[in-house]
Amino acid sequence: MLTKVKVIGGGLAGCEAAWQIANSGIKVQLYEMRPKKMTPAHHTGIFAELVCSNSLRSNQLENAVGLLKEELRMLKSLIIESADKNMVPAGGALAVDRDKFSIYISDKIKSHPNIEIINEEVTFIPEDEYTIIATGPLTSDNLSKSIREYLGEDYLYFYDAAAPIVAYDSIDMDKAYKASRYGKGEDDYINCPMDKAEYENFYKELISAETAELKYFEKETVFEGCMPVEVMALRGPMTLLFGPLKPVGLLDPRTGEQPYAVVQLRQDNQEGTLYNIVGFQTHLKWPEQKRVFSLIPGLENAEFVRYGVMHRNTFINSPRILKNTLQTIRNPKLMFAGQITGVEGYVESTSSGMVAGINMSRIIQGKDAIEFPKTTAHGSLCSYITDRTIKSFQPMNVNFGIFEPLKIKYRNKQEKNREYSKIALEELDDIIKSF
Ligand SMILES: Cc1cc2nc3c(=O)[nH]c(=O)nc-3n(C[C@H](O)[C@H](O)[C@H](O)COP(=O)(O)OP(=O)(O)OC[C@H]3O[C@@H](n4cnc5c(N)ncnc54)[C@H](O)[C@@H]3O)c2cc1C
Repeated sequence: MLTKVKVIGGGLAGCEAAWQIANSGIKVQLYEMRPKKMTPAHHTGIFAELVCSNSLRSNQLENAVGLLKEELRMLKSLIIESADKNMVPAGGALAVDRDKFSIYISDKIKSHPNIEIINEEVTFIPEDEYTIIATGPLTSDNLSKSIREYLGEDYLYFYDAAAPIVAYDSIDMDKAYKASRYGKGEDDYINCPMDKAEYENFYKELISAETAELKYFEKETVFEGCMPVEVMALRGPMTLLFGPLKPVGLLDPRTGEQPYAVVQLRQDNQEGTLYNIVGFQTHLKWPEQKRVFSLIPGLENAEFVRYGVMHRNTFINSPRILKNTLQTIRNPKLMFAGQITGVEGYVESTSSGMVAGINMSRIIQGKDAIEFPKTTAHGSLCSYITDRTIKSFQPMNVNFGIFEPLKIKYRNKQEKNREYSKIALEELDDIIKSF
């Protein structure tokens, strides 16, 4: 009988995986539950819907996420092909017309002769079949339960949060100053100093501000590392001064003194036009975020490019469950890909779909699955995570340790980064030639 692969989830990872497998001549059944059953974040029944921003972030080789895109292009990614065809102007970033982007992918998937689309929710793991689970951070409850039972205690879930992002040129740099704590490294952070009265006023407004109504999927315990700033504040007036507003080691160059409290902002894009407010993941209503965070000296007229959000993030304990081929240790026919493995981001999810798709095709053709050790998707992906996110986002830890990071730096090391990128792309070229 002809071997078929089941790919569960028609998001970025699932579509990429299905495309790779189908192009190698193998039949794929792609299961997608939308629009019959929606997730709390998706709005359409279209494949590869972008649930939030329309930016796939930097398109430049000087940083890991740009390198990752180039790697995906070399591997003929459907997702990146669509992004390239449907791009909108966004400086050095690859931003897309979100509808055209998803429709292009849907059309390609639907018209592929080797892909059969099955529009239903999968509620259990098909153990004896070649299967890729790519159901994302909002995997349906039924399937989550089945995965948890299959994997036992290794399967976890928690809640994730994102801090607001403001435009750099809207920050009042007459009040804010650049510095790193204790002068370590370069002056990477923008610091907004507060005196005691300013802090007390901010604190009072923060703890009494209106929060957004919790959706049903957000009502359970908040993961400690992603605690909303307003929840942390409720622990007591001093708590923030030992947390996100800690002033130690951040002398104000204008006074030579340590402020009473300091809010830090970290560069959020390579161009340096966006900064996120460090540790300010929040569940406040958006107008309240603008009102309360504009009390921070230097942010009085800040333009909020993105407000803080909180959403569920379902993931598996990848280092204990997966090999770096993305096969499960327990069952080599079963793979996971996408954000459910603990990676986060459109491009990162796509890249793991790519790895899973290539490896699934190889296994079925009787070849060895490829360990993508240093280069390609997970090499640069992992370094990207390590450099930028691992410190602030605990979820990223789950993948750290599986894949050897390429030593690429996210910021301010452009020359060195170009060298690493060159090496990575050459190594990938060798891998592709050996396919
Ligand atoms: C609210 C929110 C906002 C985000 N914002 C951004 C952002 O701005 N930028 C960014 O880079 N990343 C963002 N992310 C992360 C981004 O969603 C992921 O990185 C990426 O979409 C994950 O791709 P994926 O293929 O793993 O999952 P998804 O794209 O979520 O795809 C999973 C698919 O599986 C389907 N599915 C789920 N369960 C089942 C089932 N049992 N049976 C059949 N189908 C099922 C879902 O309907 C969905 O279509 C955000 C995530 C969330 C939740």
